[in-house]
Amino acid sequence: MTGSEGAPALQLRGVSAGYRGRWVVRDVDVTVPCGAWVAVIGPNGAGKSTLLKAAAGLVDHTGEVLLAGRPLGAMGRAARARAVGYAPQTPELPEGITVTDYVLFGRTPHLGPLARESRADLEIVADALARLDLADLAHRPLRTLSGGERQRAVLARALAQRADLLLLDEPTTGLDIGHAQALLDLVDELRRADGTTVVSTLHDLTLAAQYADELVLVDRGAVVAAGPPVEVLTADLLAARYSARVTILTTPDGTPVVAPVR
Ligand SMILES: Nc1ncnc2c1ncn2[C@@H]1O[C@H](COP(=O)(O)OP(=O)(O)OP(=O)(O)O)[C@@H](O)[C@H]1O
Repeated sequence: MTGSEGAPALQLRGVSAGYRGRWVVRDVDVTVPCGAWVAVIGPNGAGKSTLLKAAAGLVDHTGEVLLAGRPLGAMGRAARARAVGYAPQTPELPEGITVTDYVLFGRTPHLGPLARESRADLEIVADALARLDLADLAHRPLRTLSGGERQRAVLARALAQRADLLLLDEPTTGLDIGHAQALLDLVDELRRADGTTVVSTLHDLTLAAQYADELVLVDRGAVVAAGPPVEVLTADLLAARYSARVTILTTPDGTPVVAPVR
């Protein structure tokens, strides 16, 4: 079943979310158009990860979460997993499996009743591994990977899901600058080639400005600013929300660069 024609990829309407009845995100409205990249930024503990988990249906929440116009609550587990690929910030990595097996989990929502992967599933997994520069590690036990390699394996699993909406929680944590750029370039390529919609949290505000069309600044569980990077990344706003001393530089193409000031 497809979503409503022309509906945004993701809509949060009056969403409050949290843990054991304590809301840590309150009354949030966010609309993400199809094919857009929205970066959720904000200080530690602001509620960024919780917001992503609410969009994936992984935490208690009230309000409306719509995926391509369809209420998340009305979708079964498999339909949800086909619609949303979620890469957590600190994933639980199972013991005793190879990188390939782990990335194959991304195909689980697509498997038929016999739950056997097809040649097409294996090709999709091989493609995700190759794109993330993991082909040489395909048969290594997952637990033996370095931090950055694991991070890429987690993204490979989300990519193998081939969902229309990717929710990426701090996808560049632990990656060196080259691998961080390669990973974000790859996500951007997917977005352009397949029309995938991306919502990511990102602590690196300069990278967020370079890759996202729109930034959503969350502080203490509420959206306090949203818009194009040039509008959100102002020294005053960052001082107020992060208690940070920064100056905003601009690259020749007009993208803001957030530079800390001692
Ligand atoms: N599983 C949980 N149980 C209870 N409280 C939680 C849980 N996960 C997060 N919290 C609390 O919810 C609040 C928001 O956390 P969240 O992880 O969403 O913030 P964040 O903006 O992603 O932070 P960071 O930038 O540090 O990753 C914090 O106060 C945190 O302690």
